[in-house]
Amino acid sequence: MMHQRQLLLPSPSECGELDKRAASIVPVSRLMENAGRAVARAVRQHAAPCRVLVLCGPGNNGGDGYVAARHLMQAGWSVTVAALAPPRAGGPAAEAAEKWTGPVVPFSASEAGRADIVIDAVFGAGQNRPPSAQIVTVLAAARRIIAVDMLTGVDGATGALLCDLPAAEMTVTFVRLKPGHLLYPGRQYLGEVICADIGMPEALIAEISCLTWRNEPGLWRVPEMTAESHKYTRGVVSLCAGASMPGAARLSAAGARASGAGLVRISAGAQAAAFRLGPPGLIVDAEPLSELLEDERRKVWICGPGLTTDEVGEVLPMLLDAARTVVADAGALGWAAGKPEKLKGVAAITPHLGEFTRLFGKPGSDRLGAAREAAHLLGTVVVLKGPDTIVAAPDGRAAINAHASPALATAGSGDTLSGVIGTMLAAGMTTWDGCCAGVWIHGEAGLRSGAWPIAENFDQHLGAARDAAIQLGK
Ligand SMILES: NC(=O)C1=CN([C@@H]2O[C@H](COP(=O)(O)OP(=O)(O)OC[C@H]3O[C@@H](n4cnc5c(N)ncnc54)[C@H](OP(=O)(O)O)[C@@H]3O)[C@@H](O)[C@H]2O)[C@@H](O)CC1
Ligand SMILES: Nc1ncnc2c1ncn2[C@@H]1O[C@H](COP(=O)(O)OP(=O)(O)O)[C@@H](O)[C@H]1O
Ligand SMILES: [K+]
Repeated sequence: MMHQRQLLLPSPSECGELDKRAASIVPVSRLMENAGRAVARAVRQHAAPCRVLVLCGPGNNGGDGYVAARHLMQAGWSVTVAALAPPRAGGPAAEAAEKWTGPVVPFSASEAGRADIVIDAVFGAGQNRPPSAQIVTVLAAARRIIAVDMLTGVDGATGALLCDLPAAEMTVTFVRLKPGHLLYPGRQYLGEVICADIGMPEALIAEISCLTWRNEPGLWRVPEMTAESHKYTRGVVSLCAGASMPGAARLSAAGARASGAGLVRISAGAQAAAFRLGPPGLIVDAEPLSELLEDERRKVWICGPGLTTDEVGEVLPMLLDAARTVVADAGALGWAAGKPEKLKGVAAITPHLGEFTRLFGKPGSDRLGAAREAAHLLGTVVVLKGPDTIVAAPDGRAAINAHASPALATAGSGDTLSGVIGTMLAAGMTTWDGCCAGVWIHGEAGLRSGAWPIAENFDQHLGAARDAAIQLGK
């Protein structure tokens, strides 16, 4: 099992905090030596010997570059170094630069174009503004790029692009991945991302004030089936269905059932006869919602898939008055467009980027920060869906999910997810844990679904996906 601490995603500034604390225990020069050696090792494993140019910036990222250059040269590679600016005098990077005895060439596009591989050690965690046009031109001339820690021009905190960029084919980072390694658009410019151990004491990592994690089993635990399980301990999930879009509610109900709910009931009102033609294991209620809410065992409700905004207006306030645990999606998010405070009291909202924008305005280049702010504003868990789904809690915690497949990008997939999350909450997980687990299990089902699945295909993989989450979380 991955320990929560192994899943931490410190931001560049949190890494700075870590470096400062570490300095009194392990000299930065030793960490830098380990980092540069790890880069050289990764490059040697990745490519056959060739002409390498190392682009070194003035900070410690550049320092890692000088060390990597030395180790590659010692391994017999043809290496040159180009310095953007001299390293800060007296620092560990200056020490590393002094140990470089090989050729130094101008920091130019023609030198970059001559090399078979360019190692980008211009800026890493200290990157605080867009790179100059000169840097962009030099990087653009490279045929193949391997980035040290982070590709110059990608914001390590947000994954935002700070300039036009060529893509790297590999990025070697240290200690832990950073949010920018998982968040788009930056992620698609980083190639394969490798995280090297450089001897940073684990006890120090536990002390940093980081509230961002990679979403993997170990961050949460999914309840198992036991010999004494019965349908109510596995959990009851209820949904509200509407008149015009029955498919969405059915997909959500199917997702809830397939991911292990003990009982799934759909409140269909006047549409009950039509829903009764559906799968026999789905219980369809025709009674008024007020009557259904008298059953206290029906705690968890999914509201929104398949509902118009008018229909949401009829049912969501009743669910909240009855203090139910509500997962609000689709129509419920449209109902609150521009007035997100209408959703106060729901447990979780699951917007895609368009729905998020209609609720809170454009998130800008920092979606992680925007999701956190929205969660804080509403006091609900926000699941901002996409290829890098972000789960943010009102207390500042956030998880980034990289465990997914573009196969999930098919209509109705989000409805399935709302059902899976409903099941996790009905099984007794906290809202944050249940949303994170639901997103991972949905991602795992997508990964297992083969080529070009449709939303209905995910259901047959959700049970195995939940089992995988249980086993990997042990
Ligand atoms: N985490 C770890 O455990 C370890 C980390 N290590 C390595 O250290 C790296 C972080 O090093 P770092 O703090 O010196 O920052 P780095 O990225 O080299 O930037 C240097 C300076 O450049 C400047 N600057 C920034 N952007 C600019 C721009 N666009 N255009 C022009 N200038 C710009 C800015 O200075 P300013 O000009 O603002 O004063 C900034 O301070 C990290 O990525 C990893 O590789 C390992 O060595 C050891 C263990
Ligand atoms: N490129 C992608 N890679 C991984 N997951 C994706 C990708 N695109 C979409 N998804 C996932 O697919 C689901 C789509 O949900 P949503 O946008 O609500 O679609 P719908 O409303 O059609 O059901 C979300 O869980 C999202 O995270
Ligand atoms: K870099």
